[in-house]
Amino acid sequence: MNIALIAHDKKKQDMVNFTTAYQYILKDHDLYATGTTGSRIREATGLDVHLFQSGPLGGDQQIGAMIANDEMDMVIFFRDPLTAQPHEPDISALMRLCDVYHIPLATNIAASEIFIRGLEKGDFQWREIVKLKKEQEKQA
Ligand SMILES: O=C(CO)COP(=O)(O)O
Repeated sequence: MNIALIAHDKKKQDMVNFTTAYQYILKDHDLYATGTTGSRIREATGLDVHLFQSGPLGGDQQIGAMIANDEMDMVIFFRDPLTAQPHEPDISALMRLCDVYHIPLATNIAASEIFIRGLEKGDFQWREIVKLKKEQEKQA
């Protein structure tokens, strides 16, 4: 599964703690992150994370592009609801695309805990079926 990991500045330590705690699950997946979040995760856990641009420089949009291509299976986004972000439109666009493409999106640590446990149990296998079906449709 392709998983996006994103955290606003005040939530980055939470993301480091989260990915450290669950690296035994995350290591079996392909991880993508906005620049600064991804660097922090790499540094703390040694996980292999593909880094996009930093969020304010287009990272949210790059993840959005993967969603639009149906290449992202889950988005874990620790948002900071108490701080204004200069790239708020990009953040809204990313969340909107998750809704357009029915991509599981967790926007806080409490929901993310449930996602990650579901991931461990195979609750998101349906994404593989969706992708396989799309692939078959393309070839037909
Ligand atoms: O701003 C972000 C998401 O909207 C996160 O970007 P960084 O991981 O580069 O800080």
